[in-house]
Amino acid sequence: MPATQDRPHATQLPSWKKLSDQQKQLSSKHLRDLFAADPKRFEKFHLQFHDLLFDFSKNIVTEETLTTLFALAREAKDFKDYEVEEARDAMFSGEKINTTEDRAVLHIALRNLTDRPINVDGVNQTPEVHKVLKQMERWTEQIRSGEWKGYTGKTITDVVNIGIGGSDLGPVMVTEALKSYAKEGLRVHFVSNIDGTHLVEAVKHLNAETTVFIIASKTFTTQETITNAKSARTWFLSFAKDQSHVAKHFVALSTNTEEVTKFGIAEENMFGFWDWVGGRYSLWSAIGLSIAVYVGFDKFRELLQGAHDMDEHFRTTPLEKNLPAVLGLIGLWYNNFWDAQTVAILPYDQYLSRFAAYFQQGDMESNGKSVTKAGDKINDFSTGPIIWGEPGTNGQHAFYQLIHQGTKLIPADFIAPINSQNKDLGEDDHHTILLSNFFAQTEALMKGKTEEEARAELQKSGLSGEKLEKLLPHKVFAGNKPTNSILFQKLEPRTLGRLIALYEHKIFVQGAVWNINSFDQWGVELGKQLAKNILPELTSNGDISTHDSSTNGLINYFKAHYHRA
Ligand SMILES: O=P(O)(O)OC[C@H]1O[C@H](O)[C@@H](O)[C@@H](O)[C@@H]1O
Repeated sequence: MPATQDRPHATQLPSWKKLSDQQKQLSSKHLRDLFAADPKRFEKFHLQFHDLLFDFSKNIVTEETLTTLFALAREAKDFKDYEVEEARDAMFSGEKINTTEDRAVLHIALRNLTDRPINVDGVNQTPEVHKVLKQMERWTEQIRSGEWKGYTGKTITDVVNIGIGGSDLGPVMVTEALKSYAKEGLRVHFVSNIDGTHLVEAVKHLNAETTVFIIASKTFTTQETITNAKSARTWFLSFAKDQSHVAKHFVALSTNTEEVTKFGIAEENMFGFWDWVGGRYSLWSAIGLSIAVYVGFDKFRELLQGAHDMDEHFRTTPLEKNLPAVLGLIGLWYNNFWDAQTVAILPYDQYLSRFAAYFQQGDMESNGKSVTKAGDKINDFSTGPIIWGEPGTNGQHAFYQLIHQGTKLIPADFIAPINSQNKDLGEDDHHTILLSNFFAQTEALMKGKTEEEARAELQKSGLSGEKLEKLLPHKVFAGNKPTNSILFQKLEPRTLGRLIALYEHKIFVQGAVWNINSFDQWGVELGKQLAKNILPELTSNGDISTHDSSTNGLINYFKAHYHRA
């Protein structure tokens, strides 16, 4: 049904009001009581999808809460009158749901390994997607087999991906996650920061004869990437001397053929993608070339397959049994009704050490918005959460103190493999120790420790009287801290694909209820514009007076002390 004006804000929906009332009732309850009242809580509040087990029973929710959250998702309409499931269908069918950029949102098409047509403006995109995958497969095999030679005829040993944001974070996260599948003798490196240090340190020990640079940039105009790419070319030519050798050592991943060829990379060494691939959703596209070359194309295909599994689940499953929908709506519950500002993502898997960092962009660039799709200012509810986290058990020895005993409510997602890739290390079984920490933390966060329990413990340790009373409040844990637990069999490419797509679609669900555009990112522009104005000022003569006194003061102090060479 076409509609021109914006819909009511989520806060005006009947279910929003109900959720607000339910929150008030639940705020006097403790998770411990919810568990005590219902021995079937785990059975009721978990879902399974292939090898993923998603336990959401340690959340401050009842069946009524969940029913109302699903109702909210069905009431929330965007300006096209789509509720969440319809908005999802619109994405899958290639509609231009990224309205401010007038683009379709089709990362799901990148992992559609079937022949199902997906049309944009009446043109089926599937054949083009498969064509680029073939090109990636060919190149990957040439590098891995040693068929592709450097300018002195040597086999390639090092691949450096130069990109930033979505053209960096996905490949960084996935190559780390799938490290155990890497080909021996082939290393990947990532350079993103414009800080010259990043490039210098990355190439320091590399041999130009055996190094290939992948220049990854959707737009091919990103200042950091193009500057780094130019300096990498200078570094390379300082050894190779001859410009014609660049062809064997530089390839590009981009949607912008003109800029790629202008840079000096031949079209045949370019791997294309399309404007309907958002940067933060692009690891499945040509941007994943460093992943494919590192773990092999078969494994890359399995990764895509895993994401496709989750796409199909998301597309066809009713909200009540739909993992991304449940994850998204529970997140929204804390974000909007419990004033939680953040979500901690805590993988108990060292291979997932960049998972939270990856979804910092994924979630915060997608849902860090404060106008609705129709441009209406949002001042009555909160949108995207702050995402952060580190792998367990490191986090336990760093910031968990605040989660346990601080004054903020921090919902957390605990993620772990049941089986480790690395076993038989010696006397102790690392993995059971790791997982015992996972289970203990989620239990401790839920249950806490009451004053009576703390008192009994202190007494047992021989403390009494004033000393005990003084220490007692510090030993109490309020508990009632919500967590999701996600267990999977093993960190295989297909599982990783499912896991990433789960979080991608979770972001979608929240954005749809809030009626915001999760697929543009205008917020990154202002800083870029100002940096462009400031750059010439840093090398001009004399003091600067065009800014506020702080910015002027900082620039002039910098100029007074800066030495370029
Ligand atoms: O791939 P590109 O075009 O270099 O963009 C890199 C990054 O630039 C900006 O920060 C944003 O638009 C990101 O979404 C994007 O991932």
